[in-house]
Amino acid sequence: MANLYAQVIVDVPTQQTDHTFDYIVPDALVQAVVPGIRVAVPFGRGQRLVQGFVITTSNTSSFAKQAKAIDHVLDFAPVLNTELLDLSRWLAYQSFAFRISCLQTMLPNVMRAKYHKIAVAQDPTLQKSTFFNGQNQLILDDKLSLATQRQIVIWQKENKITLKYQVQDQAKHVQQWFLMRADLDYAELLTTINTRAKRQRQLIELFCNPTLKKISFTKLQQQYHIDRSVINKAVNNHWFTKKQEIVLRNPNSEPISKTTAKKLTAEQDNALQQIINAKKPVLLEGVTGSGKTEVYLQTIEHYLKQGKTALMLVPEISLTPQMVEQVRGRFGSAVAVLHSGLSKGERYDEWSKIEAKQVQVVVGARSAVFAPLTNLGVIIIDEEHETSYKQNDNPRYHARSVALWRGRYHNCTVILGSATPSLESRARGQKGVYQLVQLPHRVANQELPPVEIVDMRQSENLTEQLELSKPLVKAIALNLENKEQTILLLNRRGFASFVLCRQCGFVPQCPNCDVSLTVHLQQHNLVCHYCGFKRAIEHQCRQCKSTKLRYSGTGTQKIEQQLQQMFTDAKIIRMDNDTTTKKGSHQRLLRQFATQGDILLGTQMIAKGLDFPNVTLVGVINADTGLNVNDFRSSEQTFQLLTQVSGRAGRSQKAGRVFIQTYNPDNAAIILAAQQNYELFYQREMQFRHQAAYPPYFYLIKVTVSHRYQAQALKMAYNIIKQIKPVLKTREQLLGPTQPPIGRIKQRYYYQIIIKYRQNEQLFTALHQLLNEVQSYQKRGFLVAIDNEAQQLE
Ligand SMILES: Nc1ncnc2c1ncn2[C@@H]1O[C@H](COP(=O)(O)OP(=O)(O)OP(=O)(O)O)[C@@H](O)[C@H]1O
Ligand SMILES: [Zn+2]
Ligand SMILES: [Zn+2]
Repeated sequence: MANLYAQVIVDVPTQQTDHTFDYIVPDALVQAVVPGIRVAVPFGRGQRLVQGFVITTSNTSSFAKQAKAIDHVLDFAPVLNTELLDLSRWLAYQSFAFRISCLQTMLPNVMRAKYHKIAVAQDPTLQKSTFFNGQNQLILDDKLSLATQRQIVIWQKENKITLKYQVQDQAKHVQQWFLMRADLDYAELLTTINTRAKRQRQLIELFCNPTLKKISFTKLQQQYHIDRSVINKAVNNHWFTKKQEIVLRNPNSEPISKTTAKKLTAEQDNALQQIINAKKPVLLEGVTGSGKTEVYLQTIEHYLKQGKTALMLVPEISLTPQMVEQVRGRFGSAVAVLHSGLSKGERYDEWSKIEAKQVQVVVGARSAVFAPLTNLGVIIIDEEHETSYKQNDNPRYHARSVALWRGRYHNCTVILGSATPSLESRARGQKGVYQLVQLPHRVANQELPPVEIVDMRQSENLTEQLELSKPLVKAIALNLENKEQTILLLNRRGFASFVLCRQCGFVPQCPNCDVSLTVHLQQHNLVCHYCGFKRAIEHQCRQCKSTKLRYSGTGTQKIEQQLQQMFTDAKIIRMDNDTTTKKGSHQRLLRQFATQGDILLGTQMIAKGLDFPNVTLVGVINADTGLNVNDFRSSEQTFQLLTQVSGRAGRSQKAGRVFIQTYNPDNAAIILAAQQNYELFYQREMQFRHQAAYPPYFYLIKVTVSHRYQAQALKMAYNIIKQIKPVLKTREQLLGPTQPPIGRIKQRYYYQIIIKYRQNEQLFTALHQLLNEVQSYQKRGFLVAIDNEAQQLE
């Protein structure tokens, strides 16, 4: 038999990013070793076993003499297809990451963590084999002989077995207590129970229905308000037995009402036609409430009819349950949903459905861009301007760029959609790199809501509660009277509540980082959001011992209380990080608001995508906080936020209106957002970006260096500059080293260098060289990060 070699990327991120190592494939594994599987191979001086991905195989090797043999295979079928293997190379190059971390990122978490590989016998005769020994499934460990590994691959190719991965995932299997029916005549029992023991009678009455075999404690408590003491007593009386059982959790278990395609408006139809005929990526710029979602859905439908698949990205999905419901409502079980709210096991289940081609539509947040869909017809990125599409940790990829790469690979339609496109995308639309498709009107031609700017510097506008102005309070009152709903936004970007001593001005600081500690009133402590440092709230100043402390800043809780005092009968729903930690809480709160709420008060998470027909008033409590952030995108982000949230008002029959409270009523981003004039904002902001040489005129790379000693960090930063500067072309710039606004985090000092470039291969080569040296720097206590397409410079 001819020799077979495998080219393997090993899990040792010290080597050159694109460097594969050749390994000999043992004869027994010739069928098993194919591109896209993981293998265990000996590596380095100690020849310890490390994990690797097989990228290619070949019959010859220029390293034949040194090559070691693959020890065993970790997968019996590819976990990454050829497209994703290809993508990993581009991704490593583009985002200055090691190839291995790109490959790992594409796999669901389960496959990076501890899991069992399980073989399930599909063929009854196989069950009787010595291997399965009468069982129908078997856990495969890593110590299988080569012959066994070979046998498994053959069985799999013959469809005699299927393989699955399983985590010990507590979130997936929940243990629940059940009350079990006993061998009793419950009707008779009921006659013996005192009529005053209401709950006990209720419990027994339930079991008078002979079909009820068991019922969970949770259900008894939540649905029937029968508590533990009643249950325990019943068990002690031997009326029932109790038993613990494992319940499988299904993330999509909630019933979804089926929807059908709406008749498109002329504008929507025109957009749809342009999209499916487009020869390049489409930027769908549609004002808030213009019905972009319906256009997405019908585009998806169009491609499904051709037997193709669709991928739709939305910003962190738990924030837009409405969107998920719409997609599932339209395409039902053809949809897989991937988001961070799922447990590892649930995520793997969704991923397997995609892999097995059981679903044709995937909806998900950022990392869903790697979903292993084949035969893609369309990729959609909703709210394409969202900075959360950029991953800030290794590999620092931008999902939009990855989507565009996949679009080219599949030669499929890509839609970037937004009411407020990023300047980058809009500029490309202008230049014809993307096809610009616009929806300038709302669906039923409703007006965009008029926006009033409330100047908070004018005392006549203020109420006793300093946060809420008279015009806004009046409008809320009127809305309550009319039984219409209100959304209030508390902008928390760049905003923290801290303790201030009114005597000496002292503000408690984190001992490890250069930041003030944030007040968490509910937990009674001060917290550092950068390193997690915590201590109890003090009631005396550390510096001057004064007790005159002010807890500055405005929290959602405080405003909720103020509102409740003013409007005692109003049903207020608060949505912020505190009220949405539990799984499914977003959905629950939004549903509550939809059915019975008067006021939805929340942070950024309520600004986008919500579509409630009865919302006629939107109030922005503090428009300014984001403006104080020292970043070239701060205007853009303020404009986007205000436009998006204003767009929640008056989306249906009733007209809407908006109040924006601000201390900067002359700020252009605020004024133009109030006019909902994207076009003018775009032009002005482009001028600024041009003058200051920012994106989209230049690309940005941010290099960050840190060390425990400030002087060391600074010295390294200068070193890097010395390496990079010579490769820059005219007009390209290098800024720094500067200390970021928070110069010290977790006892490490940070410096950053900003590189503004246009098109420069040499720069990429130089930075990849730097990346390869990073490992040796790390040994000396340095951390170096290279961030391409950095979204924030702070
Ligand atoms: N063709 C149509 N006929 C009737 N109603 C429609 C049609 N298209 C969309 N709608 C309705 O119009 C409303 C607004 O649509 P949608 O939420 O998709 O807007 P959008 O463009 O995504 O806005 P935003 O950017 O503000 O999220 C929704 O309630 C939707 O059901
Ligand atoms: Zn800290
Ligand atoms: Zn003091």
